[in-house]
Amino acid sequence: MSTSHWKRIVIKVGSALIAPNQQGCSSRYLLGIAQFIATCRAQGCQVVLVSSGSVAAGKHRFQDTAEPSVSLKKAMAAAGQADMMATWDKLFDFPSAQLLVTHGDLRDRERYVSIKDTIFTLLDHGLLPIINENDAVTTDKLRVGDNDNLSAMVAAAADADALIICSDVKGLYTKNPNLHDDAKLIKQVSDINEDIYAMAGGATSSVGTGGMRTKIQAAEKAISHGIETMIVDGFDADTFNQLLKGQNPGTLFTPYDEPMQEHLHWMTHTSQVQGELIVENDFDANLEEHDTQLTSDDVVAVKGNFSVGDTVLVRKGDGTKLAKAKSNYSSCLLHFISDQEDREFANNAQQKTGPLISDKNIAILEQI
Ligand SMILES: Nc1ncnc2c1ncn2[C@@H]1O[C@H](COP(=O)(O)OP(=O)(O)O)[C@@H](O)[C@H]1O
Ligand SMILES: N[C@@H](CCC(=O)OP(=O)(O)O)C(=O)O
Repeated sequence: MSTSHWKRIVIKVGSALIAPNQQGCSSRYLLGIAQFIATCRAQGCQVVLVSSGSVAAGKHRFQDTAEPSVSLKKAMAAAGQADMMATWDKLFDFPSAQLLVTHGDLRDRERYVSIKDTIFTLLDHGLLPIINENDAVTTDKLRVGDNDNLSAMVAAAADADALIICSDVKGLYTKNPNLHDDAKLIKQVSDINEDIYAMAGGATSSVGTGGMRTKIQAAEKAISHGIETMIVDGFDADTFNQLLKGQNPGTLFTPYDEPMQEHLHWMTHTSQVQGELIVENDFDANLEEHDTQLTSDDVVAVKGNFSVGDTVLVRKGDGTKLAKAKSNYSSCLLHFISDQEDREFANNAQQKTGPLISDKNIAILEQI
């Protein structure tokens, strides 16, 4: 790894760094990160910042926050977001811009492309995009839920070379270092497998969301897009000196040699399944090559309510997942076609609408 080779990076900053004592924002730990961002920019590297901390920053404005309800958390986010932005803004001598998104935005291809466009336009004009989830408006159905996964989706959208996740620990340990004295830091991970997930626990601080588990999920998303990913200690100012020297101060996740294409990556990691097309257990066509041949006759059941253009999961009756794909049919139309006793009518209807799923919008899943 070498910072001088990066053209574009995403830096994610966790809540504990923004509001370390939960009495509003503090620039104590942000100064080193801000200097690192300024140095990267001076070296010609574009930077996107994904900043957590709106909830932690807004907490002190409310009473009875020990176990906040969802409504209270949303209100805290609304109260803390402006404070968090203002704290960052004071540390930069270049302009920044706020972008608040939800999973509802990212999984809709049109809005995703629009978000990409805004990020690139801001970068081209020398502004620093500062991105957070729009917590104040999200619901369970709409939220990403943690900024680790959000930062990986942003890194893919920004076509970044690296994703640096700044947390309150040095990196991934063999077990949670806050609970186990004998935990050992893992310097490099080249294969994210079940053993790696087994090491990663949840958050133990009162402000963090997701802990190490969501950071591993984020790393998996990012490296499959060819994005070098690091988890580093944002509390330690030396972290950023080491990064600038090309050293690895935490845990480095090495990217895939052959990254997924952008569209396929979005389909696999960002789009959300709205329904299912269930095929026979002995269905053995290669959907990638023969996707145009998937007809309503292959489909034994349609689950969920979806519209034309929504993402559907194609799976076998025994549960084997075959592909995520964009549906060219609504669930209503598919039910209507399969209910027709007159097969000629059904075939004509299908011939007019074309294949069930589109060959340009399909992600083949490992058979799980
Ligand atoms: N194997 C592990 N290695 C390191 N940290 C771990 C591990 N398992 C769980 N954790 C927890 O993950 C926390 C970091 O995640 P989180 O609290 O969500 O921070 P952030 O706000 O930076 O996202 C650590 O403070 C630690 O308590
Ligand atoms: N969007 C939330 C942060 C969610 C989150 O993932 O927090 P963290 O684990 O501290 O990165 C906020 O701004 O408070």
